Amino acid sequence: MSAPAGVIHILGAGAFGSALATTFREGGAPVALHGRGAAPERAEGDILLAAVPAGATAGVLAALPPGPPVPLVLCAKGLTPEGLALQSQVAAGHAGPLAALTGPGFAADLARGLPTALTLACAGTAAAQALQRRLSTRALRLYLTDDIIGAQLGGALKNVFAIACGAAIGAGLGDSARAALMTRGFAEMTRLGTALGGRRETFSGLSGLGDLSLTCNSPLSRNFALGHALGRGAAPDAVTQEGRPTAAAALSLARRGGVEVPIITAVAQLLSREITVREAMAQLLARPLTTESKGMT
Ligand SMILES: NC(=O)C1=CN([C@@H]2O[C@H](COP(=O)(O)OP(=O)(O)OC[C@H]3O[C@@H](n4cnc5c(N)ncnc54)[C@H](O)[C@@H]3O)[C@@H](O)[C@H]2O)C=CC1
Ligand SMILES: O=C(CO)COP(=O)(O)O
Repeated sequence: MSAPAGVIHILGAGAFGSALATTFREGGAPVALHGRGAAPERAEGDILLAAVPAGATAGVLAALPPGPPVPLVLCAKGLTPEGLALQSQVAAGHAGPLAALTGPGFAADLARGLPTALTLACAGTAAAQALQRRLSTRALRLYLTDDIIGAQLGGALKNVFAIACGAAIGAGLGDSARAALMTRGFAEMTRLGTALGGRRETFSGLSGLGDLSLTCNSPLSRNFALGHALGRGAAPDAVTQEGRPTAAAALSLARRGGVEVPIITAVAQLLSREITVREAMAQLLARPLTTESKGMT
């Protein structure tokens, strides 16, 4: 007789944590969903998922009682500004295998059992394959990569470009402007992401281009919706999303590495009220003329 599968503990009972809980339960797995302040005991064979906003992950992990070194799957898509930019850096002290779950998937779609494909980024092959089997369901198909840095960067940086696209649409600048921002945003994501250690091909996958396409094109994206509200004249501090701290953190990482990131710069300036949406677009259009391929490197 095979040993019973352990419990999937989900830290964070918000939209994404709750949707994942529904998905895994429908797949037949034992799931425990933990709201704010909970500190679950773990047993051998369990899996931990962190599904709180990126800025809350460190505190949630620090509050865990000691336990066996079970795998930890990081689900937040964002960079934190304290120098520990990536979630895997925030969780570096975790004793068990570390993975990131990222890619195009709205909580609302998952919760309805709609077909979704995501990236599971994890370093060790055996641990990665075991997690892939445990967390895949009939509706949720997980693809593996060992590029944990690139996968996390794609998921975080797309938030910034979703804000840019939302702002362009909200301000009535048109679908052509959105396509330009998406494509040049993809170039920027690849340029900064590879400079920070991600692999180029990762950014063409679900965690990069896939999530960029989803969130830049859908009002269901909260980052797109934030941008849209800005484009229609709302104050930038009216709403906070993962994209706001991520834009600031990405800009400082890019400056440190000497990487050109004009769209991230414009979004950071927009969020800190230095420029308006129309000024941001004028600034981007006024950049020195160049070749398309140069921007991809
Ligand atoms: N909503 C979506 O469609 C998706 C969200 N994500 C990512 O999942 C993460 C969580 O997003 P959502 O669930 O949508 O957000 P949410 O706002 O719906 O839920 C966040 C949860 O974290 C808890 N929380 C917040 N601060 C906390 C703290 N300091 N300590 C303990 N708990 C805290 C809240 O009480 C809430 O239950 C984000 O990084 C987001 O980018 C990823 C994929 C899809
Ligand atoms: O990451 C998401 C879907 O893949 C959700 O995007 P938002 O955080 O912008 O809502």
